[in-house]
Amino acid sequence: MKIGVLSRNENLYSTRRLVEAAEERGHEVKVIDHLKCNIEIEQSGPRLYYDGSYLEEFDAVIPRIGASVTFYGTAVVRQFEMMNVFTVAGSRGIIHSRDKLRCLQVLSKEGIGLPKTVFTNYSKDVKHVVKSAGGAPVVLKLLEGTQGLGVVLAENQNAAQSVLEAFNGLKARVIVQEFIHEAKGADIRAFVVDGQVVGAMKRQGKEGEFRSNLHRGGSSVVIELTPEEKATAILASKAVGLAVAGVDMLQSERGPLVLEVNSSPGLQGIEKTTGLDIAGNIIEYIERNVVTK
Ligand SMILES: Nc1ncnc2c1ncn2[C@@H]1O[C@H](COP(=O)(O)OP(=O)(O)OP(=O)(O)O)[C@@H](O)[C@H]1O
Ligand SMILES: [Mg+2]
Ligand SMILES: [Mg+2]
Repeated sequence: MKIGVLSRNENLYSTRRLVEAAEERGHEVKVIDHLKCNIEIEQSGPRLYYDGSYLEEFDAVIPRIGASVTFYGTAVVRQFEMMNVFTVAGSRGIIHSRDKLRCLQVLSKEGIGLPKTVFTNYSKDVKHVVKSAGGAPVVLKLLEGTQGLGVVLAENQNAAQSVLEAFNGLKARVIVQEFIHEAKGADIRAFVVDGQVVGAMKRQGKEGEFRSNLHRGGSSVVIELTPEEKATAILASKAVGLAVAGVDMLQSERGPLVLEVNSSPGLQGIEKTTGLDIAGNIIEYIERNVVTK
């Protein structure tokens, strides 16, 4: 099979592992920098021009699209879709996952557990917004933040008001969310491939930090998920339309609550924590779905 990994940097752990896992299974792999692809559209069919020639005869692509290049990255993924190339993450799924508000809207329609979340365009009524989100403390989040940046805990009404005003002044869009204190600064990352949880870890924020992101100094351990947690992660990935996804959940008194579904989940944290070959699972998912000519 001929597989393309859409990645801006072939030295990244996730990119290297996907290339390695594909080669181990006898496939031809090429790392393609999606930002260097030209999209060509005409009556005779869609094409992609890259590095001096046209991309041809790819059976599948694995998009690893960074949050800062969602627009161009998903346009390239869509072009591959138009060229009938199998993609591990569809352009629609990536777009759904990128914006926390859109993602939570899609999840709530399926009745999936979530921290109560409020979004407003009318920021003068902070009192009501905070009350609707369960009262202070509340969590404020930039819609397109990652790695825990742009996620703030407002301990009281006044703090919530000043943070909202600051974000609004910067024309940044934020959601206001119920703070789940029982999570105790930890969350669960469930890695879903093809309707199954293939690996899971619990991440704990460093001392005095409510955000558990590894990039913010958190640490991770392997965790055995409950059947309810597994079912929630699988349902969330389906709702968003992603066969491969990193689903982040909080453990709460009312069961697992989904925070977000990531479409290009990092492999380093999950593989190093669990010792599992997650990259191999992704390649095998492609093998099950692509009939080579
Ligand atoms: N409502 C909440 N209640 C308690 N803790 C929360 C809440 N929302 C987020 N957190 C904590 O903050 C962390 C970062 O939040 P979130 O995952 O929404 O942001 P992110 O920046 O998109 O992270 P990622 O890099 O995983 O995409 C979570 O992993 C969790 O530990
Ligand atoms: Mg995220
Ligand atoms: Mg997260």
